[in-house]
Amino acid sequence: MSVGSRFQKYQVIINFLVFINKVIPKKINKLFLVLFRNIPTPLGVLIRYVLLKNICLSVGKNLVVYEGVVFDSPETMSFGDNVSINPYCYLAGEIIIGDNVSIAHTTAFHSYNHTWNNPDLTINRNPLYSKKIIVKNDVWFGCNCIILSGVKIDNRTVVAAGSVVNKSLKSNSLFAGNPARFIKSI
Ligand SMILES: CC(=O)SCCNC(=O)CCNC(=O)[C@H](O)C(C)(C)COP(=O)(O)OP(=O)(O)OC[C@H]1O[C@@H](n2cnc3c(N)ncnc32)[C@H](O)[C@@H]1OP(=O)(O)O
Repeated sequence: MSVGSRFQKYQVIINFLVFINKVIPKKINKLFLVLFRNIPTPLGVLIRYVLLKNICLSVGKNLVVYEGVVFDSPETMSFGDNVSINPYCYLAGEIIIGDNVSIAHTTAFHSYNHTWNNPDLTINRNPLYSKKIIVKNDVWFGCNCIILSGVKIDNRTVVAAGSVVNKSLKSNSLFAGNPARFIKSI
């Protein structure tokens, strides 16, 4: 049985755990998310689901987060239904993900960039800024992709393994490469 279908079977219990967990402040839940990051098995998936439900802007049904996934600022993220995030992905900043999105291993989303406008400061002392990443519905990211700030990825898109996405991607298409280029309609 897949983790997603087990989720459906135990939905009532899961909702109860989410409800109980609401008494714990967001900050503590964020700390727990780090502590429970590397727990494998469906138990780890369940713990991370309950924590993220109470940290993120919104989380739909069946968010499956495998071990080793790093969330930097999860309180600025939102996930739809049936989203899976495979091991060792990295998500940072303002990220809005729709329904039925599959993110394969070691893919990274970065909504932050450094500025370098103040020449009296080193680049790492110049402020960061964030531009929201938006992923619509029915999108598959192959492993080891990098998604950069401000891009919007439209419905039913495939992003091939190892792609670097620096511009928005249109729907019903396969994109691949660095930078990700249109390959074909799907
Ligand atoms: C949760 C999970 O998802 S776990 C599974 C994780 N799996 C992966 O990450 C694998 C991801 N798979 C890929 O990237 C595959 O290459 C796919 C699915 C995109 C291939 O799709 P296909 O429709 O078979 O495309 P096909 O292999 O015919 O390639 C079409 C063109 O795109 C290019 N292309 C395909 N994949 C890539 C890639 N990753 N990077 C660069 N170019 C690529 C091909 O070289 C080809 O170019 P050409 O026409 O100039 O020869």
